[in-house]
Amino acid sequence: MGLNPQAFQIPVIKFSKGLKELDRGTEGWNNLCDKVREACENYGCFQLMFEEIPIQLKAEIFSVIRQLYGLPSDIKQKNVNPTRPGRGYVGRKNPVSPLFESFGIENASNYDSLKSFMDLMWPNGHDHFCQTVSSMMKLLDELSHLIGTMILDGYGLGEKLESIMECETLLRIMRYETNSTSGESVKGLAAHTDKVLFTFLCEDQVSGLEVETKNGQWIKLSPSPTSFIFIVGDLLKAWSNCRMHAVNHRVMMTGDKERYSFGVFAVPMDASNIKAPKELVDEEHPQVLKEFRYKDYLDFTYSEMASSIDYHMHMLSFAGM
Ligand SMILES: O=C(O)CCC(=O)C(=O)O
Ligand SMILES: [Fe+2]
Repeated sequence: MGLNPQAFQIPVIKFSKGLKELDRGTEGWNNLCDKVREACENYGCFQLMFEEIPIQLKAEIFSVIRQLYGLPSDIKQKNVNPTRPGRGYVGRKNPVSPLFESFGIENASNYDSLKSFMDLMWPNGHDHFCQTVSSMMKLLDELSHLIGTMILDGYGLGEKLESIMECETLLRIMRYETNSTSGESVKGLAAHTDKVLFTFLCEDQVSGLEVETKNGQWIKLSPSPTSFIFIVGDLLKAWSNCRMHAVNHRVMMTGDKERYSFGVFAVPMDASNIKAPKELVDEEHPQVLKEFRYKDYLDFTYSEMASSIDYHMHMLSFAGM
């Protein structure tokens, strides 16, 4: 039986320091760890509310994002990433996603990276840009650490492992033009899974993000203004011995308003080896993937060989037992 898209929603998880649920080892904490693990296994995503992130900060970040998109095209194009072009400025040139435009800032938790980006975009300076983005990155770093710990505790591994894997933060700032007429839906960003550990997504008022359920139904998300969407990426799926679900997602545009969003991606270090901890392999869950290096996987996904394989099968083709 199909799901009723109106009735179906992804889990909503609230992180509230005031409720002591964030005190590790308490009953509240353990319940929250279970909720996070189950959401990642069953849906590959959840809507999260983190009260520490003020709504004004969100408004400010989208205000500087609008200023960024207001810059002339020749300035925008200075945001180049020679090794990974998709992590620099992407103009609306891609025939697959002609409405999509994005900037990328690697290692965005580091103030100097933000400053280098700012120097390119605003040669006369724009400290407010750096300060605003940096404040958001600090809070999301805290949240990443918290959720990483919850996933470890959710599998009873918290005593054994310090973290899932070492990551850097990639910030991607996105804008979607719209050419939707009379309420029809047009593609903003093609369906994909994220080739990272996990992602936080945040949008500004205009919705459009959709996720695919395990039984193939596309669900339109309407996150509340204070929430973020947490997305399980390919590498968290691999680390968890495929117990977690790397959710397929896309952006569909309706209406006449452009959409702004940003994504904060936990990107493993190029040399990281991805391997499920032995505790996650047992009779019921035989080992699915061989150990592999993150950079080799990423290179594979860009290779000619991969272009002939459905992207859902990339991980299995590359590292399947
Ligand atoms: O704009 C969004 O909400 C989604 C962006 C996304 O999925 C991505 O950049 O990987
Ligand atoms: Fe994505």
